[in-house]
Amino acid sequence: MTAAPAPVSHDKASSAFGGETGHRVRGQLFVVSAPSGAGKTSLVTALLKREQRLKVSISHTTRKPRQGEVDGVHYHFVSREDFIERQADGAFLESADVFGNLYGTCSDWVDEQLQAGIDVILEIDWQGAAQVRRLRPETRSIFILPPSLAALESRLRNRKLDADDVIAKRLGKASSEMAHYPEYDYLIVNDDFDTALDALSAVFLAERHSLARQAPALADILNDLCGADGDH
Ligand SMILES: Nc1ncnc2c1ncn2[C@@H]1O[C@H](COP(=O)(O)OP(=O)(O)OP(=O)(O)O)[C@@H](O)[C@H]1O
Ligand SMILES: Nc1nc2c(ncn2[C@@H]2O[C@H](COP(=O)(O)O)[C@@H](O)[C@H]2O)c(=O)[nH]1
Repeated sequence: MTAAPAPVSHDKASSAFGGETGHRVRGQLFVVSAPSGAGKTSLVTALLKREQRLKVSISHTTRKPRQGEVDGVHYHFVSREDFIERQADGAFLESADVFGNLYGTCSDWVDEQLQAGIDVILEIDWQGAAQVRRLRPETRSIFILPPSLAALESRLRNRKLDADDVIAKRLGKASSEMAHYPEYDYLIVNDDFDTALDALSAVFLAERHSLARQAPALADILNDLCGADGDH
């Protein structure tokens, strides 16, 4: 994988990392996609519990809330008119029609977090991922696969949150969605949950600490430690 250097900030007044140098590295943007029911929300939620300075974006959607879903927590639930107005105003970094509902990521919120040095995960489908990759080539993307179609179906059914026709529609689209896996940087099979979580965590930490991302912001320190030309 070729790692494009991400934009960095040298704002010493409000360091994202604290410490004595006060150097701030801009947050890293991640995209996580998977067919419905593969377990991406479960994995991302578990990762958020492990890691500091990491947030997941709360999307806007025209989908009706499921039982237990809270406006502003799981999604910003909006009408189709409201969504289309926001879209026309350029509020979304990406948006897509998924299973007949509209979903979109709020651009300003994402940029505020990244600017503050917070890493951000977008849990979005492959159409949105393609848009984000085009606009933000420094994004790192991860595709989560279920171990089999049978496992995917049983997870959707056992979740008991969607009606049979909704489950059928989602399963019907799963194979064509999964065919987009080659567009992603990383592939994780969510068979055993803890193993998949460790893999997701490893990807996240490796990207957070990558040299390409950190070196420009740490140039002063690196020069001090290693010499200006870095030649030994
Ligand atoms: N490794 C796993 N083994 C067994 N069950 C799992 C595993 N991972 C997640 N699940 C379960 O599968 C169901 C679907 O998971 P989840 O809701 O996280 O999927 P999702 O990919 O976010 O789906 P959607 O896109 O529809 O929101 C949940 O009931 C979850 O507890
Ligand atoms: N392109 C986008 N896709 C999104 C966004 N938020 C969620 N999604 C994807 O929609 C499906 C269905 O989600 P569900 O909550 O209704 O089960 C799933 O693949 C999500 O990843 C978004 O903002 N943009």
